[in-house]
Amino acid sequence: MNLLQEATEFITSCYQELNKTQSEIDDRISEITKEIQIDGTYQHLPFEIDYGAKVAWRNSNRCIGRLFWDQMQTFDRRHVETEEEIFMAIIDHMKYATNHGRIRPTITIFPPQTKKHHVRIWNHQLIRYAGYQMENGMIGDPSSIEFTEKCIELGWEPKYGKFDILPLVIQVNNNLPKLFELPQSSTLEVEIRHPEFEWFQDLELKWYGVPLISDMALEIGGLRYTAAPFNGWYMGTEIGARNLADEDRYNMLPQIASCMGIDTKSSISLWKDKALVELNIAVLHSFRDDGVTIVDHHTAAQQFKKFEEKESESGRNVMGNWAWLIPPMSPATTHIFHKPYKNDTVKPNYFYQPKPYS
Ligand code: HEM
Ligand SMILES: N/C(=N/c1cccc(CO[C@@H]2CCNC2)c1)c1cccs1
Repeated sequence: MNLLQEATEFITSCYQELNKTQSEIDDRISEITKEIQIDGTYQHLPFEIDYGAKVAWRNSNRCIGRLFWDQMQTFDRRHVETEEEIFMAIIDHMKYATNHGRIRPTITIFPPQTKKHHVRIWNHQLIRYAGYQMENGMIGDPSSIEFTEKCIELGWEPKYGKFDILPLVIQVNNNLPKLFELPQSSTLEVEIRHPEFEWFQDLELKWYGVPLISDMALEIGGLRYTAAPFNGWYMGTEIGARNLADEDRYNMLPQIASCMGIDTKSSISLWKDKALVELNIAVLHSFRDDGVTIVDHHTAAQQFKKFEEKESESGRNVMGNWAWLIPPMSPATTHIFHKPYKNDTVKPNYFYQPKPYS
């Protein structure tokens, strides 16, 4: 579909859902038609872009957190052009979203891609730990090794620590990207301890409180917002069952199992499962104890159930990606595991985009 067709489809569904009249739809579409004829593109009105960002979340088939799709704060930063202004807007977003631990789902929207404009944030997430490939092994987060090497190439000073927060890398048009260090005040972290095992804190594990995705493109009515960082809060398993558990991430299960005194030589002791449960208990306990919003995978699944019920009451089909929606821990203890989901792609939505660096 071309730009005008995408715009027409979006305005029609958006205005109908917002109970606007047919003449309002017709007037808006003829306005947009003129704009596209003159400029080759068009501009969303503030309420259109806010609605579009929320519905894009509602249409995210891989997301278990969609119950709250209509409760997100949208910061319209389409007037922001320079790397420095983008950096400042990102800091504002992080402070507002973090809110001392009472996390608020938030999105900041920078200018869309046009013939003249193209903004990219090179980071996968605004806060993430560096990874270093050394002669005798790896330090930090292995999934960050490639991006960390890019940052060093661009002049970043490596610290070779286990939890070094990476710089922001912001690119406007096809200029050289600019690097910015995040101030401590904008990067809340949680030290991981266990409610019963005193030794757990000696592992010196921590994680950042707010997940802020910065490499996906928000597509609304044919326009692509290639820099539109968004955050929610974490589901505990993301940290406890993947980031700190995967062998090609922080790979903590063997150490935790041996500290628990479990035989790790044979699988039949289910040592991995026992270590996994205690690591996830520790993550949930530490976030809650520090007053940082987090959801366990059982509560998240119940909330998703409520989302399904609300959507069918609104006459909409719920689309989902089953393999992503089931949690990586005890999946069959959730209703999601026991039912199929259609996985059609509906727009507006959030999409992967090509890596801005090679
Ligand atoms: C409010 C709390 C939220 C929770 C607990 C939550 C939870 C999750 C989880 C667990 C995943 C799977 C991630 C993975 O397996 O790596 C996910 C995916 C996703 N979420 Fe949510 N989410 C939340 C809010 C949001 C918001 C505010 C947006 C956007 C406005 C969003 C958009 C997405 C998208 C686009 C994906 C798929 C990412 C991909 O394909 O790589 N979510 N969510
Ligand atoms: N809890 C979250 N989890 C994620 C949501 C989207 C993407 C990701 C990270 O996805 C990576 C790519 C595939 N797994 C890791 C994590 C949120 C991040 C931003 C808003 S909610």
